[in-house]
Amino acid sequence: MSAALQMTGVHADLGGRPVLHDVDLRVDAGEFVGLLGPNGAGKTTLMRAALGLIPLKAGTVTIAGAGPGYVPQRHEFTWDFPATVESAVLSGLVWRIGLFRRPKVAHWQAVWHALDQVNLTDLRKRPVGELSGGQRQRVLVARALVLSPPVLLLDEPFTGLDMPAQETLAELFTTIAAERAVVMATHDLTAAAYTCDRLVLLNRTVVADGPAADLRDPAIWMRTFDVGPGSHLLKALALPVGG
Ligand SMILES: Nc1ncnc2c1ncn2[C@@H]1O[C@H](COP(=O)(O)OP(=O)(O)OP(=O)(O)O)[C@@H](O)[C@H]1O
Repeated sequence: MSAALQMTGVHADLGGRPVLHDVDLRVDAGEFVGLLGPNGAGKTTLMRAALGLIPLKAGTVTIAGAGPGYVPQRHEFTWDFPATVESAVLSGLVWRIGLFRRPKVAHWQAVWHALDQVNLTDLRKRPVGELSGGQRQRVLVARALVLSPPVLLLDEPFTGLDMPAQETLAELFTTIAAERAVVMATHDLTAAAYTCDRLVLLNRTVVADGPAADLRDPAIWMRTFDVGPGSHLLKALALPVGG
């Protein structure tokens, strides 16, 4: 089976400084992968490299089908405009429709299907500015799903959301990952350990990659997060401390 996303030997610099170093990552359809690492580890840069938004210094990125869907961090999106939920989702199709062309019935059908997948059909006529944080996150997911991408990239989707909203989203991502590849960058280590099929620990390069149950060695977490054996992080993950 060919991979939904394959990165091989990827090196990337930003502002003349190396950020990604020899990154290898393969994600198949049906996999929900958590991308974990400290601030500045290169998680967003890895996603931007996968999207073809930054030049690679070396290596290759291969994506199946029409390319990835991307859910940026919520604060990167403008929410104070009067657009409705359905027109915000339609904006995910702009490059396909053309900026000044009228959307066709098929485009609206794709929008409604995406809204149905994220359970926002009832709110489709509401202005996005009136939504809660969790509902806004689902609008962004629908906007990324509207092109039916084989790969969905999620950049810190849980930030600022309460537990019930996080759990609703985590369930949604698990459902989406049943037939697509989903890669989620997150600082929520426990949520990732519970919900993802596989964790990729990143600090400029891939330090470890596997199901949470196989990543029990505290050394790989200490290396990834630059912390010592007394760190709360190890206790929170219930890893053997002080070893
Ligand atoms: N446009 C840029 N020019 C120069 N350096 C940049 C640029 N964008 C990011 N960087 C640097 O690249 C490194 C990786 O950043 P990136 O945003 O990918 O990390 P991250 O793992 O997503 O971090 P966070 O968890 O804080 O979101 C950081 O050291 C950052 O300062």
